Amino acid sequence: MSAPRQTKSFLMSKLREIGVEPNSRHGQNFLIDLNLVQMIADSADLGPRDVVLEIGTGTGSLTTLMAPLASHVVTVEIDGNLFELASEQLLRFDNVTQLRVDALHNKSTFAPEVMDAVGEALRGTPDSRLKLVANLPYNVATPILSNLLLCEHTPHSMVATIQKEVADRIVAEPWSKDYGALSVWMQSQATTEIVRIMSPKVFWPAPKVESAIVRIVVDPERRAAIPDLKYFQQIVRALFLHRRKFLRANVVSAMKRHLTKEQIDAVLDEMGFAPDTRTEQVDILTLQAFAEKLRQLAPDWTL
Ligand SMILES: C[S@@+](CC[C@H](N)C(=O)[O-])C[C@H]1O[C@@H](n2cnc3c(N)ncnc32)[C@H](O)[C@@H]1O
Repeated sequence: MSAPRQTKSFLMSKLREIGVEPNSRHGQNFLIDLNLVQMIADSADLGPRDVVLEIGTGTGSLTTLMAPLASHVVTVEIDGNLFELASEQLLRFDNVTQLRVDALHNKSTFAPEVMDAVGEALRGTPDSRLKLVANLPYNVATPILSNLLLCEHTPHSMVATIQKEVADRIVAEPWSKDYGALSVWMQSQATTEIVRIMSPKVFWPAPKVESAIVRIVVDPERRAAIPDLKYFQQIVRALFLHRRKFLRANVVSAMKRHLTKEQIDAVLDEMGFAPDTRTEQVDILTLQAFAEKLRQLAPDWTL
């Protein structure tokens, strides 16, 4: 492996040159150990079929490693100064599309420019696959990973650096404190693993919390077993909304305008849930079956 090159002093001088102070609002914590940047790229196992979506170009260090491996890289940066800085590095690649935009249009949808650029790159690559690979800005890491599973271009996989606390929730199992809507949403459609835990020291500026590289590989069969992904995402959110309440209370409160208590009790009985069952005790396949029964009874329900 190559020695770390993106040092703190290199980054500080580059950013000072263009008058930029890292902005915590935009999650600007740069990886200063290039071995770890390399590890993110390696964990994505990139090849000529792969179209990469990177959110958060930063200085372009990860982009530069990925461009020679992939068919195309669409890299998105919100900060105009960083966009300019990275374009000096990235000009030499004819397979990199750099976008200067907020990747998220709102909490639940990507900016249309991002999806358009991804669509174009996918169409231009034979037998293409979409992979998200990024050192994500932490303030938007969860919506980015969650929303990509609902967008028009289904990813093959996602490899991302995120807060360890979010990574723990993604891989959590039933009965654990971290098991929740995010675990169910991700694991119902993908295999999930933590590849590496990272100390705050490998970033500049150092964030307050530990980070992790997470790898999420979509399983098309699992996805196909969920008839309405949007409905499933929302119902799972509703079932975990009040962790201290029993499952029944969460369903009654979410569905009050759509189903009577008698209808809800009938479904709970059919599923064999005890009156004191809590959502965090229910495994993913059972939650899927339960959500589908609710959808059959109340197809127009939304959160
Ligand atoms: C954690 S840094 C990663 C930078 C670089 N990839 C690296 O590894 O050093 C996150 C980057 O995402 C950018 N960013 C933050 N919010 C964004 C958003 N909503 N859309 C696009 N980029 C964003 C920040 O400006 C920052 O450059």
